[in-house]
Amino acid sequence: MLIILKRIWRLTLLAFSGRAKWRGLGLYGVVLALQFVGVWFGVQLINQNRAFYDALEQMNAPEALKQIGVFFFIISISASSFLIGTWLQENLQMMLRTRLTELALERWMAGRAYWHLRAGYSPNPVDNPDQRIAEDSNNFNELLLYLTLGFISSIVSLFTFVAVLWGLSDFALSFTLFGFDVVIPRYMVWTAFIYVALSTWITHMLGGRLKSRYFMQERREADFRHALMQLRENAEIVARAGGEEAEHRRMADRFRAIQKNWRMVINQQLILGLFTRPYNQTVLRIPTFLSTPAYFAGNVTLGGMMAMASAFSQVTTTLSWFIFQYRRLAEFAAVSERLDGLFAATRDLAPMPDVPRAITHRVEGTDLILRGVQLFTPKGEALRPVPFLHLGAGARVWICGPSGQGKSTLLAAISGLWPYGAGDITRPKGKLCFLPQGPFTAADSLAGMLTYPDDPADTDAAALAAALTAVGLSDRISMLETGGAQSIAGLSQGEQQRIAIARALLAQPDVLIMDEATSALDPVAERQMLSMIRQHLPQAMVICVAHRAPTGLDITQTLALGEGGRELAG
Ligand SMILES: Nc1ncnc2c1ncn2[C@@H]1O[C@H](COP(=O)(O)OP(=O)(O)OP(=O)(O)O)[C@@H](O)[C@H]1O
Repeated sequence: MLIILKRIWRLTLLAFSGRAKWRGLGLYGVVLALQFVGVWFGVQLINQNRAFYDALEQMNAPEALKQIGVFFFIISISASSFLIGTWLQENLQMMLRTRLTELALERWMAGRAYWHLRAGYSPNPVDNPDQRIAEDSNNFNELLLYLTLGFISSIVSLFTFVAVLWGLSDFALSFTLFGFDVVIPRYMVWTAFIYVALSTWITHMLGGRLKSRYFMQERREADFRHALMQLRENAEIVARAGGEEAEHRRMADRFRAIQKNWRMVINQQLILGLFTRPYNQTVLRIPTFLSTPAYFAGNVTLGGMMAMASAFSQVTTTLSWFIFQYRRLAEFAAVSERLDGLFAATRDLAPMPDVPRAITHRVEGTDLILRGVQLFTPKGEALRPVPFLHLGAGARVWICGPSGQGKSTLLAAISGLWPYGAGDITRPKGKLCFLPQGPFTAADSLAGMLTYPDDPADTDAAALAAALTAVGLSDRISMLETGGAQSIAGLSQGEQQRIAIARALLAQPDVLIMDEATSALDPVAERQMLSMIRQHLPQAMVICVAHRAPTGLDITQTLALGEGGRELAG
């Protein structure tokens, strides 16, 4: 329980941090004050209720009519204050969500947490970060406001309505038990407390395990969504492999996991509902039934009885806040756990334990120097030692070697991304451009893909068109502003690689790193593209990983990784 509260507290401090902190706290105060106004109107309604029924009992028509007017007056003002409060609360919710989302995104990008915290790369991988950032930071704020405001105003209501009930129920319950005369003064007040304490305990017993079930449900929903997303991203591969059945099976498995957990959730909800549903329905009637002995004994008027019934139900309603909010409280705990988990993981990007992390990485001068480099996989397996390499400005190296020897890992180490290994890496200063096998398709437009990660607005359309023409894709010039996926729809793998090459031409980097970036092109086109790179970027150092010799690039050096790895003269 303490752990849950600490998590909530940490997240609350984050949500109420930054520039809008005081505005946020101020708004919270106003919303809370409006809730207190609502409690005050509740008391006025009890008084009105009493006066109205007393007027009925006394057959006082003008007074009853007056009380009807009072009723509508109170309702219209309290409704307005309620609506204004809700509107302000929703504004505050967006404000807090904005802050928390900003922070979550900041942390997710800082230190490349999104890269480190993947399964297989980190001892504490973060599952479904998209759900945590997009949904949980919204749900957290909604529940935070709803539950804390509800809780505080319930406490205030409780004291207020207990005082009202205390004042109204100044009569005792007398009966004989085992020959003893028992007198319970103000029994309506005590009954309310005992009634709710008992109910709360039963609710907790019946619904205790729901929290972990809700948590699991969210996770399974996210896994299912993720599988569907993967199908969308790999539509081409699945369709060509005729993988519909396998995909269907995978989706069905994930959906079955949802169903299984859902069944447990609803069974537990049913058990909880067996108690809470009748409880909800009886809570408004019980006080009337309980006060009938006092009414028949002449201790209380009809108006007094009705007012007492209202006060009693207000007391029990506020006391039973915990029962009514049980599901939300469980959800709140689950959401906080996920969101706090994300922040905790990003605070400390813990590396894999017991794997060496002794690479000295420098960015200086104009040369690339690899000295005594030995890389490891995140599991701690040593890759082939990397031979000594010294590349001067404008040099072009081909890194080759059998699959799985660590070529891509070496590129990641040169970029400063790969933490596992030992040795010295000195990389030249200046702009670095990395070309993977495919283009970056998540950009919002083709122009965005061509200039990634720079802002497309900073490059003029003529330059973009020239780059597309240079790589033989002039027919896509008209689609520069079209959405990412749509603008490359129908392009072959080789054509997609041409887009990535156009990006390198536009970037004019000092160091160009290519990882199988021309693997899908035919040898003639590959030679053409590579010689164009050489001509357009004559000063750039090019580091090229490829299985076949990058003819056209006019390589100056070759680095062979793997059995008998050695640096060869170009
Ligand atoms: N996160 C990881 N967890 C476990 N092993 C990993 C991880 N990342 C890389 N490896 C392993 O490190 C080795 C080198 O991988 P890398 O991708 O660098 O090879 P490569 O030489 O580029 O292969 P290819 O030519 O097939 O692209 C492989 O055996 C790979 O399985």
